[in-house]
Amino acid sequence: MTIPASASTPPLVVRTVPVDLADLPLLDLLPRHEPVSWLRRGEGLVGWGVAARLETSGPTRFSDAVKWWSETVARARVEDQVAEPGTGLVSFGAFAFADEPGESLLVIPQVIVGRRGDRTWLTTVSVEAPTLVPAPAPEPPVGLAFSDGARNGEEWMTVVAEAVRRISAGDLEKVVLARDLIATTDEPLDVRWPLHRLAAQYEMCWTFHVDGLFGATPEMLVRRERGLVTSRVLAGTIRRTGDDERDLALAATLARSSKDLEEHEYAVRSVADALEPHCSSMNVPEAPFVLHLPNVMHLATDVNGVVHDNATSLQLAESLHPSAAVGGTPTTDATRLIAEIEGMPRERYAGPVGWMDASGDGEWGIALRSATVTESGVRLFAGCGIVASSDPEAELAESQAKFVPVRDALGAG
Ligand SMILES: C=C(O[C@H]1C=CC=C(C(=O)O)[C@@H]1O)C(=O)O
Repeated sequence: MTIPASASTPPLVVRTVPVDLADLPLLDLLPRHEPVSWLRRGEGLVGWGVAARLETSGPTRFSDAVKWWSETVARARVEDQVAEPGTGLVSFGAFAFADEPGESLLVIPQVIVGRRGDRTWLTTVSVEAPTLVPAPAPEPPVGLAFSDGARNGEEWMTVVAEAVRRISAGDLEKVVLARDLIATTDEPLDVRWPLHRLAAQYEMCWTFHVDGLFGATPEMLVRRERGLVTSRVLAGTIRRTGDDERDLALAATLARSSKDLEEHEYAVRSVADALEPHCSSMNVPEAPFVLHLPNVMHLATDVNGVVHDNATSLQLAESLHPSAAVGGTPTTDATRLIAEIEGMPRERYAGPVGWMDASGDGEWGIALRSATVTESGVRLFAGCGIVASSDPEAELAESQAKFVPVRDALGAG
């Protein structure tokens, strides 16, 4: 359903008020029907219901969304008693990785509850304020079973080997190749089940759900807040063993690994180059730090800048997408190679997912450690950056480790 912001549709009536929910986790409020979420360490936004929605696709998907949003914002009647980033009119979005295939969307929920520090607020969009009480808890998936996606492990390794061959031949420098894994369930999945588990397990990540796309991403493509812009760039990975001492030694190995540092440098460069035209000053650290997650460790760099133009967070996300953390270097050669050899439609995997408010402030993560809800279950995704020195077997193991967050979150144990 697309509700255009035309003169004939009534303007949205938006009201944000402070609420006192004590320590009630925002996820506990989510009903089963039409939930959206963007949460990290208990803070962020949850919402439900649909006040308005735009669906779009193709090369103009970002500009279509930017236009629809500015028209919708211009016509809305807003009373905002909180005035923080994420209050007033807010939309959630998920964008396809490539021009095709895949639908992209912005959705404005009817009810949004947000939390930032010790402030909690309720936003209603053209509906009466609901009573905020915990929803019935979700049930685990029934009859969960996993099977290969478009390619099995062996086949995917041959694709990685082909990419290494092309890189060694000088066709390009880096490409990120992904694979999928299919989970089937006997009954439709209640997406709140994995969301609760991801939020509890992956506190460092942003736990999201928009229109059937869910996950816990460690990678912030762009956050814009009151003129400041931040991007958390990740590339370069090592699996954790579960033994703290060994993991510390592995973290040191990762920080010195020339293969991973090379892979990381491409990603940081692509982000810094894309942000530069929008920023009057920028800070790009010279060396990455190691981000520890429960399943893997990543080389990470936080790039910061001061925005000097009026680019909204979504326009910045468009400029940054696809970074070399999910595409490659040079971008056009890498995306062409992905389309040629990956053998799998990414749809919204590795695309921007997040939210934006009426001022254009917002947060857009990269939809990684993610999955999409299908009619019969779930499709999970994982990708790995390939450079000349990549080893297909090691990349396959890395992709398995990247499936772990969603795979485990689906389980009942
Ligand atoms: C493409 C993914 O991860 C990216 C982000 C961090 C580390 C990556 C890597 O080391 O290959 C990838 O660039 C994924 O999780 O599907």
